[in-house]
Amino acid sequence: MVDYSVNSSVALLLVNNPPVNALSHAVRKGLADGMLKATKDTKVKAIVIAGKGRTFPAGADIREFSGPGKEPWLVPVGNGIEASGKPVVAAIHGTCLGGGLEVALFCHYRVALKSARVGFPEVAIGILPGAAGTQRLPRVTGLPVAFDMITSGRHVPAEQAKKYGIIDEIVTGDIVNAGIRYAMIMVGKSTIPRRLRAKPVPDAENVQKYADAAMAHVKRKYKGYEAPVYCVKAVRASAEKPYDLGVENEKTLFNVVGKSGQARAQQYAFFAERVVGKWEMPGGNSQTAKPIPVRSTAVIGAGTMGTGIAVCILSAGLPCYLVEQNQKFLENGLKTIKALMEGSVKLGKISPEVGQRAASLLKPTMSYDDLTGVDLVIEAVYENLELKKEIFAKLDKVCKPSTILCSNTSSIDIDRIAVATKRPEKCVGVHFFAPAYHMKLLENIYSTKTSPDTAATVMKLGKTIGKVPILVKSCQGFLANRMNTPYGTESGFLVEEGALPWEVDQVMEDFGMPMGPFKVRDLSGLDVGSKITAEIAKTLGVTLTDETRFMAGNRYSHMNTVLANMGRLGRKSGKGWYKYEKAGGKIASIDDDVITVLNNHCKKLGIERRTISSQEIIERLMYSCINEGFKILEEGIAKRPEEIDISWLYGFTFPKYLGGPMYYANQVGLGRVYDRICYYHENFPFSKHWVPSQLLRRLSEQNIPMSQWMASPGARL
Ligand SMILES: CCCCCC/C=C/CC(=O)SCCNC(=O)CCNC(=O)[C@H](O)C(C)(C)COP(=O)(O)OP(=O)(O)OC[C@H]1O[C@@H](n2cnc3c(N)ncnc32)[C@H](O)[C@@H]1OP(=O)(O)O
Repeated sequence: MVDYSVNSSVALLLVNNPPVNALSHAVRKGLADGMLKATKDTKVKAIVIAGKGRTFPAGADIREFSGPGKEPWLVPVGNGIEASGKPVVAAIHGTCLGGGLEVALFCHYRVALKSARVGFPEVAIGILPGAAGTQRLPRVTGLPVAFDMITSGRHVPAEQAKKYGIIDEIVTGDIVNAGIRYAMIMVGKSTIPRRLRAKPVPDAENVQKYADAAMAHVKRKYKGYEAPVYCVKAVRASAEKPYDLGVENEKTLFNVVGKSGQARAQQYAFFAERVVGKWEMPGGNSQTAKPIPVRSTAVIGAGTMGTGIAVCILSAGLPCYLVEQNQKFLENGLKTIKALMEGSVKLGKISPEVGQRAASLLKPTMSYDDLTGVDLVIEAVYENLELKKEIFAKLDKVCKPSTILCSNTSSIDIDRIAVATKRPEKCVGVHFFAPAYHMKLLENIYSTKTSPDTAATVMKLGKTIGKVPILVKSCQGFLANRMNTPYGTESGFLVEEGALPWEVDQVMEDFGMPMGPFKVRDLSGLDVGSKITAEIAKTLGVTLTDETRFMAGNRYSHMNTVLANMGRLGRKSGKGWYKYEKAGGKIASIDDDVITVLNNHCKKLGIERRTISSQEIIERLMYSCINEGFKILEEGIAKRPEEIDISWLYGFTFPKYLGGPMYYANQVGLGRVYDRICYYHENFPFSKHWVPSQLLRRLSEQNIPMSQWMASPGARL
């Protein structure tokens, strides 16, 4: 796990634990043994620690967090490195993260390739740096940078890390040779002044000010998450306690937060994100399928979705045609893209160079004939089957035979679009979430005809443009919207039965959702929901009135439309489920008029309003969706619960500290969830989303926890 060699007078400890050289027990032992050997060998005058393959150690082995762990721990190993009288150089390439950065900070010197990145991403998996990182980083960078790096988990590019003082020199060429060259220069120099434990934390007297600011920031930005709070406490101690006590304090905090349910859930989410990259579909999988190279793209439609998708593509440095039917729409689209790209540069999401390059990569056109040579086209017009088919037929005629044709749709069966072409195997769904330039989920949908190579291409493209792609089978609503539908429906029923919209929102925000369902409705516009309902009613041949309570035998709530018909369209009109400070305002306040409308609505329908508990609100919103999630698994729409959880984490901003709805169901206990679903089914027989899933019934009756069923090692942590 750690290859030891001596090169003239320099000992090389080369960590060899692919793929990311995680600091497993064997690696820690290898480092300790290597240090001992190098210290004893009188021919050795300096030591280099580096990583074989793609990276310097990228952190502790997260899989080991589930077990009791085995000595040697990283702190004593690091102490051995620091105490060495022979200079020790960390030669960094790839990603030097977490425990890896801690090892580097125990070394006396750190050199790195320009392409390397360093960071403490522990906070993202619900923990804090546990091997003195919270005590050593502030001694190098000062408190403000340390608070920022450790609470955000961001990866810092080598050149920036040099400015912070983390890296001593940027080197070029082979990293091991560069490290050895640097070590030879340091031979004979005393290591004492380079030992971080003895350094004071700069500006320690202002710790109160920095720590208060950091705490206020994390409580606002990472509401509900425990780890950032623990990170602040640990870093703060670096300025308030002597080094050894600071390390002890860090260990105590690490042990508390590391054993929390949040940490386990976040580590599950980490692995789940990797699991969904290993997809499977009839006829192929991620190992066997071959993505076609995508060097040029086109987006059809310069509306909200089309422009958002174009921004993702351009930000990744790919050329993109933007197609619209007339000059005015095209110009509006270009203006939107320009503004979004400028915004991304301002927010530091992309570099100014990438922002500038985008202008030359973007090719506006009104002619499909320009698309003959593109590798992949994304149609992003509004949800209308006939229009989509018309566009696909045109594309099929003009594009080269290998071009992949994608539809950005949230619900239309891909088979029904692909019939318009002679290349159904190259047709695929790519469901972006609004705003497309921001939301990380990309739900890719295969039809009965889509080839595995086509699926592989859109899965790869998703990663290229910075999304978390999942692959699911086509069905009405696909995975994400189909599963999410009961969430909206049940929230509507709850207010009809007695809850107030702000009560439902508060319960769900306390649960962990960034915004309650009624604030979301106000944001998207009540007219949008109302139009969708009207469409469904039309298809079903139902005439909607204020008294309508059922559609095709299913319970239905008309309240949203009642408000929309009063001109209460949400934020844009200044009134919706809430009232706002002005049309287009963002500050929601309780509106007594809504209570009056609700009471009148219920009176008219003969509904007796009752008090509804927070528990019932959570159960009805979450369990109804979880039940649908099990049906989605049963039908093979998603292969594994991980696809479902990832879709909620990145499509609906479900809190990572709960892992996702399926992981959450497992934590609650499948038996309990099933029993409550049966209870609600009995009480609400006219909602088909309460018909219990057979898969859930089986798992619950046989007492099989879902963790046995999940592919992610994190599920068993
Ligand atoms: C009990 C010991 C006490 C120690 C006390 C010290 C405590 C230290 C705390 C830590 O160090 S926690 C870990 C901190 N590091 C991280 O969180 C980094 C996590 N990894 C990543 O962010 C990325 O993997 C990467 C390193 C940036 C590489 O990204 P890339 O996209 O290139 O590859 P991936 O597909 O993500 O990963 C490849 C492969 O490796 C597995 N993996 C990655 N990191 C770890 C890890 N830290 N532990 C275990 N496994 C890891 C990942 O799951 C993939 O596996 P697969 O089987 O191929 O899917």
